[in-house]
Amino acid sequence: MKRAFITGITGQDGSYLAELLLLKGYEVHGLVRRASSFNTGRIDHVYQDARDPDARLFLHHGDMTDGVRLLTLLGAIAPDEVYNLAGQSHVRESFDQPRFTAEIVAMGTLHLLEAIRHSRVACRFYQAGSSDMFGDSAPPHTELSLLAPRSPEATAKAYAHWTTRNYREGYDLFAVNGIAFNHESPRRGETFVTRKISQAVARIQAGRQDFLYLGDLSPVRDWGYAPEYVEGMWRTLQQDEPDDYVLATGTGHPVQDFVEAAFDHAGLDWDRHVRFDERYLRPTEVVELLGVPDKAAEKLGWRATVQMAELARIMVDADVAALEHEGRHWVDDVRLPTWPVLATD
Ligand SMILES: C[C@H]1O[C@H](OP(=O)(O)OP(=O)(O)OC[C@H]2O[C@@H](n3cnc4c(=O)[nH]c(N)nc43)[C@H](O)[C@@H]2O)[C@@H](O)[C@@H](O)C1=O
Repeated sequence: MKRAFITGITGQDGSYLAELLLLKGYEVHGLVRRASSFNTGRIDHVYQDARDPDARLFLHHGDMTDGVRLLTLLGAIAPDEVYNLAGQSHVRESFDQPRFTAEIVAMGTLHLLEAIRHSRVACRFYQAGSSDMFGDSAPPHTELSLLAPRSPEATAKAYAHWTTRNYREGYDLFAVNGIAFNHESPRRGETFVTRKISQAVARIQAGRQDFLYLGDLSPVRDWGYAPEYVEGMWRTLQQDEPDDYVLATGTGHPVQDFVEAAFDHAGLDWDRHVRFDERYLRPTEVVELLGVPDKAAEKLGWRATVQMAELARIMVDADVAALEHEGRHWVDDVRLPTWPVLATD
Protein backbone atom coordinates (compact mmCIF):
# COMPACT_ATOMS: atom_id res chain seq x y z
CA MET A 1 0.00 0.00 0.00
CA LYS A 2 1.36 3.43 -0.96
CA ARG A 3 1.81 5.92 1.86
CA ALA A 4 1.42 9.69 1.57
CA PHE A 5 2.24 12.52 3.96
CA ILE A 6 0.27 15.76 3.54
CA THR A 7 1.11 19.05 5.25
CA GLY A 8 -1.91 21.36 5.30
CA ILE A 9 -4.31 18.39 5.43
CA THR A 10 -6.90 20.47 7.32
CA GLY A 11 -7.14 23.03 4.50
CA GLN A 12 -9.27 23.06 1.36
CA ASP A 13 -6.75 21.28 -0.87
CA GLY A 14 -5.43 19.00 1.86
CA SER A 15 -8.89 17.69 2.63
CA TYR A 16 -9.75 17.00 -1.02
CA LEU A 17 -6.35 15.39 -1.60
CA ALA A 18 -6.74 13.17 1.46
CA GLU A 19 -10.12 11.98 0.13
CA LEU A 20 -8.66 11.34 -3.31
CA LEU A 21 -5.68 9.36 -2.00
CA LEU A 22 -7.88 7.29 0.31
CA LEU A 23 -10.05 6.45 -2.71
CA LYS A 24 -6.92 5.44 -4.60
CA GLY A 25 -6.03 3.02 -1.79
CA TYR A 26 -3.27 5.02 -0.07
CA GLU A 27 -2.49 5.17 3.61
CA VAL A 28 -2.63 8.89 4.36
CA HIS A 29 -0.77 10.77 7.08
CA GLY A 30 -1.43 14.43 7.77
CA LEU A 31 0.29 17.15 9.75
CA VAL A 32 -2.07 19.05 12.06
CA ARG A 33 -1.20 22.13 14.13
CA ARG A 34 -2.03 21.77 17.79
CA ALA A 35 -4.82 24.08 18.89
CA SER A 36 -6.95 24.19 22.00
CA SER A 37 -10.04 23.52 19.89
CA PHE A 38 -10.48 21.03 17.06
CA ASN A 39 -9.38 22.32 13.65
CA THR A 40 -10.14 19.26 11.53
CA GLY A 41 -13.65 20.15 10.33
CA ARG A 42 -12.82 19.57 6.67
CA ILE A 43 -11.60 15.99 7.22
CA ASP A 44 -13.71 14.74 10.11
CA HIS A 45 -16.05 12.93 7.71
CA VAL A 46 -13.22 10.67 6.44
CA TYR A 47 -11.46 10.24 9.75
CA GLN A 48 -11.19 6.78 11.27
CA ASP A 49 -10.04 6.11 14.79
CA ALA A 50 -6.32 5.25 14.63
CA ARG A 51 -7.09 2.15 16.76
CA ASP A 52 -9.33 0.76 14.01
CA PRO A 53 -7.31 -2.02 12.28
CA ASP A 54 -8.65 -0.81 8.91
CA ALA A 55 -7.74 2.84 9.51
CA ARG A 56 -5.84 4.45 6.65
CA LEU A 57 -5.92 8.11 7.73
CA PHE A 58 -3.59 9.21 10.52
CA LEU A 59 -3.11 12.70 11.91
CA HIS A 60 0.06 13.90 13.61
CA HIS A 61 0.55 17.06 15.60
CA GLY A 62 3.37 19.21 14.30
CA ASP A 63 4.25 22.53 12.75
CA MET A 64 6.11 23.68 9.66
CA THR A 65 8.36 25.82 11.85
CA ASP A 66 9.63 22.72 13.69
CA GLY A 67 12.17 21.03 11.44
CA VAL A 68 13.13 18.39 14.02
CA ARG A 69 9.53 17.26 14.30
CA LEU A 70 9.27 17.03 10.52
CA LEU A 71 12.47 14.97 10.39
CA THR A 72 11.34 12.48 13.04
CA LEU A 73 7.85 12.23 11.56
CA LEU A 74 9.18 11.50 8.10
CA GLY A 75 11.49 8.84 9.49
CA ALA A 76 8.60 7.19 11.35
CA ILE A 77 6.08 7.35 8.51
CA ALA A 78 8.48 6.65 5.59
CA PRO A 79 6.05 7.99 2.99
CA ASP A 80 6.24 7.30 -0.74
CA GLU A 81 4.83 10.73 -1.55
CA VAL A 82 4.98 14.04 0.34
CA TYR A 83 2.59 16.88 -0.53
CA ASN A 84 3.51 20.26 0.90
CA LEU A 85 0.19 22.14 1.02
CA ALA A 86 0.68 23.97 4.32
CA GLY A 87 0.85 27.72 4.36
CA GLN A 88 -0.44 31.09 5.38
CA SER A 89 -2.03 31.55 1.97
CA HIS A 90 -4.07 34.74 2.43
CA VAL A 91 -2.41 37.46 0.37
CA ARG A 92 -3.94 40.48 2.14
CA GLU A 93 -3.05 38.97 5.52
CA SER A 94 0.54 38.41 4.41
CA PHE A 95 1.07 42.20 4.31
CA ASP A 96 0.18 42.37 8.01
CA GLN A 97 2.14 39.25 8.94
CA PRO A 98 5.03 39.08 6.45
CA ARG A 99 7.48 37.38 8.79
CA PHE A 100 5.04 34.72 9.95
CA THR A 101 4.06 34.08 6.33
CA ALA A 102 7.71 33.64 5.34
CA GLU A 103 8.36 31.34 8.32
CA ILE A 104 5.59 28.96 7.28
CA VAL A 105 5.72 29.18 3.49
CA ALA A 106 9.42 29.70 2.75
CA MET A 107 11.28 28.34 5.79
CA GLY A 108 8.66 25.63 6.33
CA THR A 109 9.32 24.28 2.85
CA LEU A 110 13.05 24.37 3.50
CA HIS A 111 12.55 22.46 6.78
CA LEU A 112 10.54 19.82 4.97
CA LEU A 113 13.05 19.41 2.16
CA GLU A 114 15.90 19.20 4.65
CA ALA A 115 13.93 16.61 6.61
CA ILE A 116 13.54 14.52 3.45
CA ARG A 117 17.25 14.90 2.61
CA HIS A 118 18.53 13.99 6.06
CA SER A 119 16.02 11.25 6.86
CA ARG A 120 17.00 9.65 3.50
CA VAL A 121 13.40 8.58 2.99
CA ALA A 122 12.96 7.63 -0.66
CA CYS A 123 9.91 9.73 -1.49
CA ARG A 124 8.51 11.99 -4.17
CA PHE A 125 7.84 15.60 -3.21
CA TYR A 126 5.07 17.96 -4.40
CA GLN A 127 5.41 21.67 -3.72
CA ALA A 128 2.16 23.63 -3.85
CA GLY A 129 3.32 26.62 -5.83
CA SER A 130 1.05 29.51 -6.62
CA SER A 131 0.26 31.63 -9.66
CA ASP A 132 0.70 34.56 -7.32
CA MET A 133 4.45 34.14 -7.89
CA PHE A 134 3.96 35.60 -11.40
CA GLY A 135 2.79 38.91 -9.93
CA ASP A 136 3.68 41.62 -12.43
CA SER A 137 4.88 39.20 -15.09
CA ALA A 138 3.01 39.62 -18.40
CA PRO A 139 0.08 37.17 -18.84
CA PRO A 140 -0.65 34.53 -20.02
CA HIS A 141 1.64 32.56 -17.71
CA THR A 142 3.48 29.34 -18.48
CA GLU A 143 6.03 27.32 -16.53
CA LEU A 144 8.70 29.52 -18.13
CA SER A 145 7.20 32.92 -17.28
CA LEU A 146 9.19 35.31 -15.13
CA LEU A 147 8.40 35.20 -11.41
CA ALA A 148 7.73 38.78 -10.26
CA PRO A 149 5.96 38.43 -6.89
CA ARG A 150 3.98 41.37 -5.49
CA SER A 151 3.18 40.28 -1.92
CA PRO A 152 4.96 38.70 1.05
CA GLU A 153 2.98 35.51 0.42
CA ALA A 154 4.12 35.40 -3.21
CA THR A 155 7.80 36.11 -2.43
CA ALA A 156 7.73 33.30 0.13
CA LYS A 157 6.17 30.96 -2.48
CA ALA A 158 8.89 31.97 -4.96
CA TYR A 159 11.56 31.04 -2.41
CA ALA A 160 9.88 27.65 -1.92
CA HIS A 161 9.62 27.18 -5.69
CA TRP A 162 13.31 27.76 -6.32
CA THR A 163 14.39 25.76 -3.30
CA THR A 164 12.35 22.82 -4.61
CA ARG A 165 14.05 23.12 -8.01
CA ASN A 166 17.48 23.26 -6.40
CA TYR A 167 16.81 20.12 -4.33
CA ARG A 168 15.66 18.37 -7.50
CA GLU A 169 18.81 19.33 -9.36
CA GLY A 170 21.31 19.26 -6.49
CA TYR A 171 20.19 16.23 -4.51
CA ASP A 172 18.51 14.17 -7.21
CA LEU A 173 15.19 14.38 -5.38
CA PHE A 174 11.96 13.63 -7.31
CA ALA A 175 10.64 17.13 -6.52
CA VAL A 176 7.83 18.79 -8.47
CA ASN A 177 6.48 22.33 -8.45
CA GLY A 178 2.78 22.57 -9.20
CA ILE A 179 1.93 26.16 -10.07
CA ALA A 180 -1.77 26.25 -9.29
CA PHE A 181 -3.90 29.20 -10.29
CA ASN A 182 -6.78 30.21 -8.01
CA HIS A 183 -8.89 27.17 -7.19
CA GLU A 184 -12.00 27.38 -5.08
CA SER A 185 -14.81 25.28 -3.63
CA PRO A 186 -17.38 25.25 -0.84
CA ARG A 187 -14.42 24.42 1.44
CA ARG A 188 -12.53 27.62 0.55
CA GLY A 189 -11.74 29.80 3.57
CA GLU A 190 -14.42 32.44 4.13
CA THR A 191 -12.10 35.43 3.62
CA PHE A 192 -11.00 34.57 0.09
CA VAL A 193 -13.03 36.58 -2.37
CA THR A 194 -15.06 33.79 -4.04
CA ARG A 195 -16.22 32.23 -0.77
CA LYS A 196 -16.82 35.64 0.78
CA ILE A 197 -19.11 36.38 -2.16
CA SER A 198 -20.96 33.03 -2.20
CA GLN A 199 -21.53 33.13 1.54
CA ALA A 200 -22.80 36.72 1.38
CA VAL A 201 -25.14 35.88 -1.52
CA ALA A 202 -26.69 33.07 0.52
CA ARG A 203 -27.12 35.34 3.54
CA ILE A 204 -28.57 38.22 1.50
CA GLN A 205 -31.01 35.87 -0.21
CA ALA A 206 -32.10 34.58 3.21
CA GLY A 207 -32.61 38.15 4.43
CA ARG A 208 -29.84 37.87 7.02
CA GLN A 209 -27.49 40.45 5.49
CA ASP A 210 -27.97 43.52 3.30
CA PHE A 211 -24.55 44.43 1.99
CA LEU A 212 -21.30 42.82 0.90
CA TYR A 213 -18.18 44.98 1.29
CA LEU A 214 -15.41 44.32 -1.20
CA GLY A 215 -12.20 45.93 -2.43
CA ASP A 216 -10.99 46.14 -6.03
CA LEU A 217 -13.33 44.35 -8.48
CA SER A 218 -11.05 44.76 -11.50
CA PRO A 219 -8.22 42.21 -10.94
CA VAL A 220 -8.46 39.23 -13.27
CA ARG A 221 -8.12 35.71 -11.92
CA ASP A 222 -8.14 32.25 -13.51
CA TRP A 223 -10.56 30.42 -11.21
CA GLY A 224 -10.99 26.64 -11.22
CA TYR A 225 -12.61 24.00 -9.00
CA ALA A 226 -10.33 22.70 -6.24
CA PRO A 227 -11.26 18.96 -6.35
CA GLU A 228 -10.02 18.87 -9.95
CA TYR A 229 -6.71 20.47 -8.97
CA VAL A 230 -5.79 17.84 -6.38
CA GLU A 231 -6.12 15.21 -9.12
CA GLY A 232 -3.60 17.28 -11.10
CA MET A 233 -1.26 17.40 -8.09
CA TRP A 234 -1.35 13.62 -7.75
CA ARG A 235 -0.69 13.14 -11.46
CA THR A 236 2.47 15.27 -11.31
CA LEU A 237 4.01 12.70 -8.95
CA GLN A 238 3.12 9.70 -11.14
CA GLN A 239 5.38 10.74 -14.04
CA ASP A 240 8.72 9.17 -15.00
CA GLU A 241 10.61 12.43 -14.44
CA PRO A 242 10.04 15.32 -12.02
CA ASP A 243 9.09 18.64 -13.63
CA ASP A 244 7.09 21.85 -13.05
CA TYR A 245 3.47 22.23 -14.15
CA VAL A 246 0.91 25.03 -14.42
CA LEU A 247 -2.57 23.95 -13.24
CA ALA A 248 -5.19 26.38 -14.53
CA THR A 249 -8.37 26.67 -16.59
CA GLY A 250 -6.80 28.97 -19.20
CA THR A 251 -9.62 31.51 -18.86
CA GLY A 252 -9.50 34.72 -16.84
CA HIS A 253 -12.29 36.90 -15.41
CA PRO A 254 -12.35 40.10 -13.36
CA VAL A 255 -13.63 39.74 -9.79
CA GLN A 256 -16.77 41.59 -10.89
CA ASP A 257 -17.71 38.70 -13.23
CA PHE A 258 -17.70 36.29 -10.30
CA VAL A 259 -19.81 38.74 -8.28
CA GLU A 260 -22.35 39.00 -11.10
CA ALA A 261 -22.48 35.23 -11.69
CA ALA A 262 -23.03 34.52 -7.99
CA PHE A 263 -25.74 37.16 -7.48
CA ASP A 264 -27.46 36.26 -10.79
CA HIS A 265 -27.67 32.63 -9.75
CA ALA A 266 -29.56 33.66 -6.60
CA GLY A 267 -31.82 36.02 -8.57
CA LEU A 268 -30.28 39.09 -6.93
CA ASP A 269 -29.08 42.40 -8.37
CA TRP A 270 -25.42 42.68 -7.27
CA ASP A 271 -25.33 46.45 -7.77
CA ARG A 272 -27.84 46.96 -4.94
CA HIS A 273 -25.88 44.94 -2.42
CA VAL A 274 -22.14 45.36 -3.12
CA ARG A 275 -20.28 48.25 -1.52
CA PHE A 276 -16.66 49.33 -1.60
CA ASP A 277 -14.40 49.12 1.46
CA GLU A 278 -10.81 50.31 1.10
CA ARG A 279 -9.69 47.97 3.89
CA TYR A 280 -9.72 45.16 1.34
CA LEU A 281 -7.25 46.88 -0.96
CA ARG A 282 -3.65 45.63 -0.96
CA PRO A 283 -0.53 47.82 -0.96
CA THR A 284 0.46 46.10 -4.21
CA GLU A 285 -2.17 44.32 -6.30
CA VAL A 286 -1.72 41.66 -8.97
CA VAL A 287 -3.68 42.92 -11.95
CA GLU A 288 -4.02 39.72 -13.96
CA LEU A 289 -3.27 36.03 -13.42
CA LEU A 290 -3.98 33.81 -16.40
CA GLY A 291 -2.51 30.34 -16.83
CA VAL A 292 -1.61 28.25 -19.86
CA PRO A 293 -2.35 24.65 -18.82
CA ASP A 294 -1.08 23.08 -22.10
CA LYS A 295 1.85 21.21 -20.56
CA ALA A 296 -0.39 19.64 -17.89
CA ALA A 297 -2.87 18.62 -20.60
CA GLU A 298 -0.19 17.11 -22.81
CA LYS A 299 1.99 15.38 -20.21
CA LEU A 300 -0.46 14.64 -17.37
CA GLY A 301 -3.66 14.30 -19.38
CA TRP A 302 -5.15 16.80 -16.91
CA ARG A 303 -7.70 19.47 -17.76
CA ALA A 304 -9.90 21.70 -15.62
CA THR A 305 -13.50 21.21 -16.70
CA VAL A 306 -15.37 23.55 -14.31
CA GLN A 307 -15.26 27.17 -15.44
CA MET A 308 -15.95 30.32 -13.42
CA ALA A 309 -19.75 30.58 -13.85
CA GLU A 310 -20.35 26.95 -12.90
CA LEU A 311 -17.96 27.34 -9.97
CA ALA A 312 -19.97 30.33 -8.73
CA ARG A 313 -23.17 28.28 -8.94
CA ILE A 314 -21.62 25.33 -7.06
CA MET A 315 -20.41 27.62 -4.28
CA VAL A 316 -23.65 29.60 -3.95
CA ASP A 317 -25.73 26.39 -3.87
CA ALA A 318 -23.46 24.97 -1.15
CA ASP A 319 -23.69 28.10 0.97
CA VAL A 320 -27.47 28.28 0.56
CA ALA A 321 -27.67 24.64 1.71
CA ALA A 322 -25.27 25.37 4.59
CA LEU A 323 -27.56 28.12 5.85
CA GLU A 324 -30.49 25.71 5.75
CA HIS A 325 -28.52 23.20 7.82
CA GLU A 326 -26.75 25.66 10.05
CA GLY A 327 -24.03 24.17 12.19
CA ARG A 328 -22.90 21.82 9.47
CA HIS A 329 -20.07 23.61 7.71
CA TRP A 330 -19.02 21.35 4.90
CA VAL A 331 -22.30 20.60 3.29
CA ASP A 332 -20.84 18.70 0.38
CA ASP A 333 -19.78 16.09 2.94
CA VAL A 334 -22.99 15.00 4.55
CA ARG A 335 -21.70 12.56 7.13
CA LEU A 336 -21.57 13.78 10.70
CA PRO A 337 -18.08 14.33 12.12
CA THR A 338 -16.38 11.96 14.52
CA TRP A 339 -13.75 13.54 16.68
CA PRO A 340 -10.17 12.75 15.74
CA VAL A 341 -7.87 10.61 17.82
CA LEU A 342 -4.27 11.39 16.97
CA ALA A 343 -1.92 8.62 15.94
CA THR A 344 0.62 7.94 18.64
CA ASP A 345 3.52 7.79 16.14
C1 LIG B 1 -3.36 31.85 -6.56
C2 LIG B 1 -3.51 32.62 -5.30
O1 LIG B 1 -4.92 32.73 -4.99
C3 LIG B 1 -5.23 33.37 -3.79
O2 LIG B 1 -4.78 34.71 -3.81
P1 LIG B 1 -5.67 35.90 -4.35
O3 LIG B 1 -5.72 35.86 -5.84
O4 LIG B 1 -5.15 37.12 -3.73
O5 LIG B 1 -7.13 35.50 -3.82
P2 LIG B 1 -8.29 36.29 -3.09
O6 LIG B 1 -9.49 35.46 -3.23
O7 LIG B 1 -7.91 36.72 -1.73
O8 LIG B 1 -8.41 37.64 -3.98
C4 LIG B 1 -8.71 37.60 -5.35
C5 LIG B 1 -8.85 39.01 -5.89
O9 LIG B 1 -10.01 39.59 -5.31
C6 LIG B 1 -9.72 40.93 -4.90
N1 LIG B 1 -10.67 41.32 -3.87
C7 LIG B 1 -11.57 42.34 -3.96
N2 LIG B 1 -12.26 42.45 -2.82
C8 LIG B 1 -11.80 41.47 -1.99
C9 LIG B 1 -12.15 41.10 -0.67
O10 LIG B 1 -13.01 41.69 -0.03
N3 LIG B 1 -11.48 40.04 -0.14
C10 LIG B 1 -10.50 39.37 -0.84
N4 LIG B 1 -9.89 38.29 -0.26
N5 LIG B 1 -10.14 39.72 -2.10
C11 LIG B 1 -10.78 40.76 -2.65
C12 LIG B 1 -8.29 40.83 -4.41
O11 LIG B 1 -7.70 42.11 -4.30
C13 LIG B 1 -7.69 39.93 -5.48
O12 LIG B 1 -7.30 40.69 -6.59
C14 LIG B 1 -4.56 32.66 -2.63
O13 LIG B 1 -5.02 31.33 -2.54
C15 LIG B 1 -3.05 32.66 -2.83
O14 LIG B 1 -2.45 31.91 -1.80
C16 LIG B 1 -2.77 32.06 -4.15
O15 LIG B 1 -1.95 31.18 -4.28
